Amino acid sequence: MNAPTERHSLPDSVVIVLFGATGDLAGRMVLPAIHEVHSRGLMPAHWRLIGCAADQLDDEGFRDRVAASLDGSGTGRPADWETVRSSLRYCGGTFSAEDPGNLPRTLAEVREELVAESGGEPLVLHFLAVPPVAFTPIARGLGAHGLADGARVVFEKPYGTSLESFEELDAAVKEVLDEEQIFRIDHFLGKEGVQTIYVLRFANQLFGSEWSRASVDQVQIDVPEDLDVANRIAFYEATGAALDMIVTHLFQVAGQVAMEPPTDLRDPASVIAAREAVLRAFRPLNPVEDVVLGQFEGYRDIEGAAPDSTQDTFAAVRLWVDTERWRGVPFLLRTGKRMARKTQRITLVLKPPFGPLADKLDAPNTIEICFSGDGEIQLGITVKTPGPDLSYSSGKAVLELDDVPGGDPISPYASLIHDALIGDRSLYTTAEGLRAAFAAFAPLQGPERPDPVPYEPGSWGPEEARRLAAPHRWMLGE
Ligand SMILES: NC(=O)C1=CN([C@@H]2O[C@H](COP(=O)(O)OP(=O)(O)OC[C@H]3O[C@@H](n4cnc5c(N)ncnc54)[C@H](OP(=O)(O)O)[C@@H]3O)[C@@H](O)[C@H]2O)C=CC1
Ligand SMILES: O=C1O[C@H](COP(=O)(O)O)[C@@H](O)[C@H](O)[C@H]1O
Repeated sequence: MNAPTERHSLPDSVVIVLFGATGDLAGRMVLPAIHEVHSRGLMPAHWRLIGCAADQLDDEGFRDRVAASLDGSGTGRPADWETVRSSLRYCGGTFSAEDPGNLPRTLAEVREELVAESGGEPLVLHFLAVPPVAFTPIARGLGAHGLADGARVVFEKPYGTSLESFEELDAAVKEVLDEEQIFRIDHFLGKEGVQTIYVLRFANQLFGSEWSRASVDQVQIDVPEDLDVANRIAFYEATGAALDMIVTHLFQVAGQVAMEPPTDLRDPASVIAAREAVLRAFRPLNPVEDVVLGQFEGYRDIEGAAPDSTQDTFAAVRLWVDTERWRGVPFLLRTGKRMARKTQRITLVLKPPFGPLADKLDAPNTIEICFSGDGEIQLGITVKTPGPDLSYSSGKAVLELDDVPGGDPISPYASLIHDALIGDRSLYTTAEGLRAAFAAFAPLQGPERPDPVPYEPGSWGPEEARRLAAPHRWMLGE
């Protein structure tokens, strides 16, 4: 999240049109994030939110639902709830190119109110928290009814499920919107721990000087989850772990780790260019040598799963980044459901030292960035074991980001929504970047895709994945 700059500043007023306002994502993530942006004073002075979905609710019915979502999400309602409540409107029914329903009228009314309050035209931010099949019809509807002009549009993931479907979707969306109007969300890029990578690296010679193949043996980006998939089985049967997590989230995190220094961290174009350049350097995956897929035992017994399903619930891949900085350094990405624990961590495993202690140490030095929750930096170092003898102990030096003086961690969705409000796309994926990510992932969607290996629920996944991390091991566990 960048601070507003001259080029990126908060508008005086905004209308957020939330498509999919009655859905799970809207209730659990988007509405609480809008509350957070508002409560932190990061919203424009004058704002309204129009919820859209098929259900025929009136404004009061929608306001009650938002209250219930906020209560249920743990954030509670904002201190000025009665004012916020009156900023919420609802527009039920259909919306498409053929049938605009009530949205143009509702939006015109709200616009008029905001012009009267603030004296200027409001920004219109459409947020598409809807299934991907609705992206194109809604985009076409926005175009057909004149609701796209000057607007910004946030698209949820997945924005495409293959290189081909991505190209098809993007071409349809671009008939209506320019790239600068499109905000493709990947909430991993909004996490505090992921955003801190730049600063850790570029503000500290200690890290910046080590950030290359000269010092790094391998990079691990590890996102095990203990979650089940029973409540999302239809989505999971259609998607699987690799497509759900690797191509979208973990490739983008790898891009943040591997990019060359942007010329200006406050200039989104320069940050985006650096990330896109490194994504283009991702070598297409080799499914035979560099990928292990897994499926937890019992998955096929879940109601809704095919009895012979070959869907993956675990994926470990070895990615090669063909830049001079990272030549020969494997980027190991791992994720899965029903694994031993839930955490999210980047580990740079450093080469062993030269000199008298070469070959004498049990554990490599590590630079670790934990990006779950508020984020944490850990350094794996070796010291003399305190005592009379000369022996060595490995330990961790830890900095929790919420302990940083003046720090007040922001949630990923709130951070990204604020960026969309100020027009900063640095932490949003671009067409060029996603195209490169899908191209690198494509071999895993072809005939060489390996069959998933069974693994025990509560474990670290199939043992086969160990070979990818050799000569080291998966640092979180295996
Ligand atoms: N839930 C989550 O944790 C996450 C979800 N996402 C993404 O967010 C998006 C929404 O997911 P989620 O909220 O879980 O889904 P839900 O099924 O819970 O909600 C979908 C919402 O979209 C509306 N909707 C459904 N079909 C259409 C359509 N064809 N046209 C217009 N509106 C439609 C629904 O209302 P109605 O049908 O009544 O109009 C509902 O309000 C998806 O793209 C998903 O991949 C991403 C990350 C996490
Ligand atoms: O997008 C997704 O992300 C979640 C993990 O999100 P987080 O907020 O816990 O970091 C993942 O469980 C889900 O499968 C995926 O669709």
